[in-house]
Amino acid sequence: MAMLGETAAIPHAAAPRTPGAVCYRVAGLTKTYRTGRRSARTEVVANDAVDLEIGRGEIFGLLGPNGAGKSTLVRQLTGLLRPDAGSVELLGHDLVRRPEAASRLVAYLGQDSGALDELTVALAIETTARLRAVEPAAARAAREAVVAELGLGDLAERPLKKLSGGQRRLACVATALVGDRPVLVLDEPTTGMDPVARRAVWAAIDRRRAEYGTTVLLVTHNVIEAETVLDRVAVLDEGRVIACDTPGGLKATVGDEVRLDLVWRSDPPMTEPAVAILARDAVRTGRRWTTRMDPGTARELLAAVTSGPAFDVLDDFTLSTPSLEDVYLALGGRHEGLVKG
Ligand SMILES: Nc1ncnc2c1ncn2[C@@H]1O[C@H](COP(=O)(O)OP(=O)(O)OP(=O)(O)O)[C@@H](O)[C@H]1O
Repeated sequence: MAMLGETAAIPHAAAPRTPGAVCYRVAGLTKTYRTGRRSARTEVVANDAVDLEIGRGEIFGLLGPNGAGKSTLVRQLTGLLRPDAGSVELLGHDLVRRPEAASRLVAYLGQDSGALDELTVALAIETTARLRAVEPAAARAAREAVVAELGLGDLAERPLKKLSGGQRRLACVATALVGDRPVLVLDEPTTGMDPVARRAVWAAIDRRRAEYGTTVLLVTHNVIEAETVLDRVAVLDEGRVIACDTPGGLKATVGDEVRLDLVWRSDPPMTEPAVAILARDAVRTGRRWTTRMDPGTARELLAAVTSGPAFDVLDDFTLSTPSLEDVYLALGGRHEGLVKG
């Protein structure tokens, strides 16, 4: 039985943070999209008076369901989208008045890779380094280093457009990492990647913060993995920040309940008292039953279903402490979870 699925273990280095030094200061940030003509005009408030402060050298996560306003927020924090109201200060620069300041300070990885698709992986990385004013010899050295760090050696001479989705994403992460920008803004960096690639990305992010004090703003749906590298997390819902704290601080808000997941091979015996209790309380998704309860009860029920006749039809089980996904649901999120379906 696989207890942790394919989740990759992530090293976590100590942060050489500058206490009190601010990287981003965001206040009252508001953005409304207006589409359609006058008679059929629709408005979507994508960001609604967002306040945030991100410290230098912090790895800061933005979590929230699809459409919560995460990409809209990071595009304003990288000077690519102008807010309707509010302020964004990046390392002392006013990004609303001078958005171009971001282009010297931030390496931004958006959700698309379009512009680089014609280049080989090696050329895309080296060209990006040169565009960031790295000298030719240093750009080649940086290319070699990041190719080795992310395990891209076999793909280096292939054009991005001929790679798989996960391989292309990994190459794009490599382009974000060259040039030693003090701020990395990464919008779902590990989308489509296999566990080995994801692990390499989380390690590379953590290493930059540890060695260079890089500030990292991370949008991700991969909450279980991401929470091991994140210092603090803001949870966004319908354009608003509904919580902001350390992963531990957020998880403390859901108390000490644990989550018990059971996956049945076929119908479990309802005559078993433990199965009957679980059947009453569980949220069912196909053959999976999920329940939350105090640790003592969870241990008793798990012991019962893993020893009696229920065990014959039990395919898999997981007992876990609250995750950031549980925090989101406890905060009143309207959606099934943070993980993209
Ligand atoms: N260019 C646009 N024009 C109109 N509406 C938009 C535009 N871009 C985003 N939206 C809307 O704004 C809201 C926030 O979108 P945004 O892409 O910021 O969410 P997100 O949290 O990044 O979502 P996802 O997790 O799916 O990437 C959504 O309702 C979306 O439909």
